[in-house]
Amino acid sequence: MKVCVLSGGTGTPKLIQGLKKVMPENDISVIVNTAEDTWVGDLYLSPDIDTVLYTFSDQINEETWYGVKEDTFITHETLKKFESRDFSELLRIGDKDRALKMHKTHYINKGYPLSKIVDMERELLNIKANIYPMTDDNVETKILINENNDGHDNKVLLKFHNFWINKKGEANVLDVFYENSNYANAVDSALDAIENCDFVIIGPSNPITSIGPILSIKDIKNSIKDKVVFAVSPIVGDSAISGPAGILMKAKGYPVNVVGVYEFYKDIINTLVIDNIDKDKINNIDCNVLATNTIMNDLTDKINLAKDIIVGYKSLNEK
Ligand SMILES: C[C@H](OP(=O)(O)OP(=O)(O)OC[C@H]1O[C@@H](n2cnc3c(=O)[nH]c(N)nc32)[C@H](O)[C@@H]1O)C(=O)O
Ligand SMILES: O=c1nc2n(C[C@H](O)[C@H](O)[C@H](O)CO)c3cc(O)ccc3cc-2c(=O)[nH]1
Ligand SMILES: [Mg+2]
Repeated sequence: MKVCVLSGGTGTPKLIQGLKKVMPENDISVIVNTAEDTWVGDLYLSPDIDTVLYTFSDQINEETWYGVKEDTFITHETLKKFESRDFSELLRIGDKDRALKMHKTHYINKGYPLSKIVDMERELLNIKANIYPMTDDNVETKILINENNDGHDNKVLLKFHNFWINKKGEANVLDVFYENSNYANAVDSALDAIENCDFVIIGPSNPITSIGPILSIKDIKNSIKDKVVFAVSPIVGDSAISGPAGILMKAKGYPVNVVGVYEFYKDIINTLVIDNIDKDKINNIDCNVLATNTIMNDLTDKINLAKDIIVGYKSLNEK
């Protein structure tokens, strides 16, 4: 059985750790958000791709869900001493992590498509799963906020990292855009992975800034519409377990609960996977619902959630 997972950020990698324990890794394909890709000084960063690469190669830092576990930050700390107006390493990049980013930067500067570089790195890290960026084109998430200074509206468009790290996500968010996604082409091998899989899993990532950009690539969304799709809600009760998903869903007009997650995904999913805590909302969700423990605190939780989803898919077929 082959699954195709949509992933971004820090939530879905936890589920991937469960999936890779319950099925052959080479039957897992992951399509990853690249709308938070950015340049930090001369370094090209593809944060969500690197988190998936580190998750499959068992190197992921499980405190932050980015970077390499037990990494050192000697270069990052030293760079701070040389910081000048036109250079700042906003993101805290570890020394081992920097090597992978230098490798990407080298080939990006040689004009290689990101998908080719990611495939090279997948092999270098002995990863059996297939990992694809959503596109080789430049799509960028922008967050529109209102910096209401002394009573005057001041609308500002921020890059995600500026919103999330500089502003700590504390801003009056008016809207979220995926710049250039109308013109971006899907990676062909990602479309093949969708077509050839038995079903698609939308992982418990931020629907707006991690999954939304992937679905904004029209060929990806159209391909997924032909498949059985399970989506795992990243919202439990009335908030996200981590990150700005709640703030951003509210800004886009979705209630911050499993019904809001259903509303966001309703035109492409068959089954919404919700936490047992949200069983009382099942009647407001107009698709198949799988209620289970979706809070992944340890490997057993991750394995059980992965198993529940696979059993849930197989039972669909028995109906
Ligand atoms: C900064 C980052 O936030 P964000 O960019 O929103 O990252 P993600 O796209 O990965 O969103 C995190 C997303 O994941 C949800 N989450 C995390 N752990 C769990 C879990 O065990 N179960 C579950 N159902 N969802 C989970 C979380 O609520 C967020 O919405 C960041 O958060 O680091
Ligand atoms: O909130 C942060 N996220 C950091 N991230 C994570 C990333 O930028 C986003 O927070 C995730 O993409 C969540 O969507 C990094 C990712 C990398 O690949 C490398 C370094 C970082 C550093 C940070 C950081 O300092 N702070
Ligand atoms: Mg994210």
